[in-house]
Amino acid sequence: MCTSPSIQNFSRSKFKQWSVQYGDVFSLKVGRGTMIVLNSKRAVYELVDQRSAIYSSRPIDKRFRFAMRENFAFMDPTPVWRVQRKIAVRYLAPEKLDGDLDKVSNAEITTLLHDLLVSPEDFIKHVERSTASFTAIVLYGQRAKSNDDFWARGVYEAMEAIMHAISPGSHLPAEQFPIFKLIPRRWDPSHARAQEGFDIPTRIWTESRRRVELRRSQGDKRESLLDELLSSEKELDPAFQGTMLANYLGAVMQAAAETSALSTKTNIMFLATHPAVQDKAQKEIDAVCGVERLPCFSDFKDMPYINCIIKESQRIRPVVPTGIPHRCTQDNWYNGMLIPKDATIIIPHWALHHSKYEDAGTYNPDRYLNHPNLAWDYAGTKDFENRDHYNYGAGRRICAGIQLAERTQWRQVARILWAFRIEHAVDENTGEKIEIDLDAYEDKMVCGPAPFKVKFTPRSQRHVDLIKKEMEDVREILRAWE
Ligand code: HEM
Repeated sequence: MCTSPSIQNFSRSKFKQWSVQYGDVFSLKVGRGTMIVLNSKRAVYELVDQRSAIYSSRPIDKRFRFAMRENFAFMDPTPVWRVQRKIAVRYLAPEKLDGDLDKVSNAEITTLLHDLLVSPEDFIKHVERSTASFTAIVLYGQRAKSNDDFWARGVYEAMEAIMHAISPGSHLPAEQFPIFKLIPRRWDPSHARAQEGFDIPTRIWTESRRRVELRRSQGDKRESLLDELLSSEKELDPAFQGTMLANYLGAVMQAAAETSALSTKTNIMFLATHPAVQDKAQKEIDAVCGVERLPCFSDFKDMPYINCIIKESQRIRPVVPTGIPHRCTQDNWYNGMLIPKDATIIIPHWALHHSKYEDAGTYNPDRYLNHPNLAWDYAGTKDFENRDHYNYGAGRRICAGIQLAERTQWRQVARILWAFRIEHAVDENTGEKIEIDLDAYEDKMVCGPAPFKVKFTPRSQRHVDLIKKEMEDVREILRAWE
């Protein structure tokens, strides 16, 4: 047990360092609060998975809760949370995603490839547009034609306001050190940030709902989650009163779009710096698709290496490095250790992914050759030592969009690799290659690589021609969502 570290120190690698010093499961006293860190596959399984009835609440942090009060990802497991989560999980189930939505997702990724042909230097914007647009189709029945489009921009604006309000260091730990509560509001800018963390997303998601209602009032009803909820008058349910329906959809949109885009950026960054991995993946893709067609998710079993690439990027650079904290709601014992009621439970994704491998810092997708399934199949099973990674959390709060997230990343990586070689960008003036710093990551709760440059080179003219032809073919599919 170690006591009183600074709250600022809870970075990804600190948890690994402390676990070497204090053991895989250790507690931190932060003022009068207790934080339990579970840097152990067994402990995550035995506590968060198996005792999920008491390990599924979120920490009591008034500022955090104030900003996130209508976001079900941060609610305690109340009846409202249960209703909202159930609807999301049902709507994002594999049957739906592999049915009609499959061709829409492919169409958005074909658009991504086309954008990469036209302006490869803007690849980050293209990835962001593509993921936001597909998520907006699923949730709102609306797509983003460009980066400036409301349906692409909104989610990133909302996320920025939220990250400002809740990321480590954004507010004083008043729950742990009550003395901070005495600081007048006007001297503590975190109050205003928390207010904006609620107001800005609420404004964006209320406007989203207004736009969908306007479309529907003109007789254009579509297949989307919001369309379905509006048709079934879910609004009358206590889970959706006032601004809650708008913020519910917004919460899913926020959880979905940026996380998926950040993952793809990490994949691009590691692929650019590991040409041998591209060689291996492209050999596999070429054997299945040749230059006759683009990869589809139905190729999943025939292209196992793409899945390995995705798992390895999630292991080496998890999108939520310190996890989204849980809270346990009863005193309970674990291996002789009292875990007190209301302790914050940390599943330290980055530390878990970097503690158990001798070569944890080496990017090596081959380590997943014996993990041929999607992440969901390894989560929560008795065979916890064989779990692939913790990128999506654990227990009852495990990512509600895990099936969609896995499919989007698979399609994006498979199709990008089918089409392009990704290489270091070259400095126009010096002719030297521009180095990529694989450790330059943002310091936020949900984070991705700092801006970096790469070069996308189409693999052949036949690849270019097929992308252009497919783009023509999918325009009609996409127009239905504009
Ligand atoms: C690579 C992409 C993604 C990553 C890394 C990711 C990661 C996570 C993590 C770590 C959590 C918290 C789990 C916990 O508390 O233990 C979470 C929760 C959640 N995610 Fe994801 N996610 C991704 C994509 C998505 C997508 C595409 C959607 C929806 C379409 C989504 C919807 C949600 C929701 C609604 C929650 C809250 C669940 C709850 O609190 O009950 N996520 N995600």
